[in-house]
Order: sequence, then structure tokens, then C-alpha cells
Amino acid sequence: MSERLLVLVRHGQSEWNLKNLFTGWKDPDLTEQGITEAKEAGRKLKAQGLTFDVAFTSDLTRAQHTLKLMLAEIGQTGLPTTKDLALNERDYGDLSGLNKDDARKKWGEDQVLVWRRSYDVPPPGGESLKDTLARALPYYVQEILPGVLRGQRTLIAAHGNSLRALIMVLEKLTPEQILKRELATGVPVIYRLNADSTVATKVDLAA
Ligand SMILES: O=C(O)[C@@H](CO)OP(=O)(O)O
Repeated sequence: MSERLLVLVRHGQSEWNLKNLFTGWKDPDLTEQGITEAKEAGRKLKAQGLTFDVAFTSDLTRAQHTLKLMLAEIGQTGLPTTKDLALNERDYGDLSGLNKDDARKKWGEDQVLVWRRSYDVPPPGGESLKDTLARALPYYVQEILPGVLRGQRTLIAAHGNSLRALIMVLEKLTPEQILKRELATGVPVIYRLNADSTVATKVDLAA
């Protein structure tokens, strides 16, 4: 019986994470710290004895760079990898490029939290988590999950909100529960799935 392994990793710290800017579909690269975090994520996966058959990432540099650094640590630089927009970060619309503290001053703490973490309230001109889920979930179901269920050990390097969308489905979280769910940069979350695609076990490699 194959193990139906699925590992999710949010990219390491990006230049815009460091500057505290809404990023979304903008395309900054990793910082030095982000590079370190991505390598550390790879070392953690290696320490767990994990190797992969296939990887998926977004169309954005910070996730692709994170994947590359992790695979180098694991010794799997040639791993078949698929890049797709469906795994991109939520589009932050008009907030993209704005400073998050400036936005809190302008619109208030509560409004900014709703834009950042609520399920169905989109930021102006951008995507809500629900919108993000609406394009990430079909991709997961059609392109990723069938392989996992066939026993292809699968690694995904993506983004805080595209992964929160998948986690909402995997862990059956309510809109209230997803509001509080944060994903740290460069921390692998290891799932093993049942044959019916529900989660059998979850291990979070934080700290
Ligand atoms: O700016 C972004 O694109 C995301 C991830 O860094 O930020 P937030 O934490 O607000 O979802």
C-alpha cells in the first residue's frame, strides 16, 4: 500500500514580506532570510526521510525559488515539477504594493483583518479566500490529488493564502476557523491521506 503523501510548504520570507507590503500576484524574490528558511525546510524534510515523485508550485518566483532550494537540500534537483497560476497567492487587487501598517491606519485594524483573513470578503479589486479556493481547488482535485491517491509522493511550494484555501478543504475548517489559521514561511506541513482523500495524519514541522 502506497502512502499517499502530500507536503505543503509556504515560500520563505520574500522581499515584500520583509517590507510589510501586500504582495499577492506581484513577484518579489526571497530575502536572505527566505533563502535560509527554504533550505531549512528542505533539511527538515530530509531529516524526516522524505523524498518525492512530483512537485507543484505557482507561477511566482518566491515559491519556485523555495522549491528549488528545498529540492537541492533533499538531493532531488531533477524532480518533475509543474508550475501553475492556479497555485498563485490570492490577488490582493488595489492593496498590492501598499504597506500593511499604512492600510491599518487608513481603513482600520478590523477592516484590514477582514480583507486579509476572512473567507469571503475580497480586498478592493482582488480575490477573497473563497475566490482563491475557487481556482485552486479544481486544480488540486484534477491535477494533484489523483497522483497522490496513486501513491505519487507530492510536494507543493506555494503561498500563505493559496495554501490556506487547500488546508480549509483538507482539514474541513469552517470560515470562522480559517480566519485564525496562519501559515509560517518555510514550515512544511505533512499530510498522509486516506483512500477517500480525507486526511489520515498531519504533522506540522514548525520549530
Ligand atoms: O501580501 C501577501 O500576499 C500575503 C502573504 O504575504 O499577505 P497576508 O499575510 O496579508 O495574506
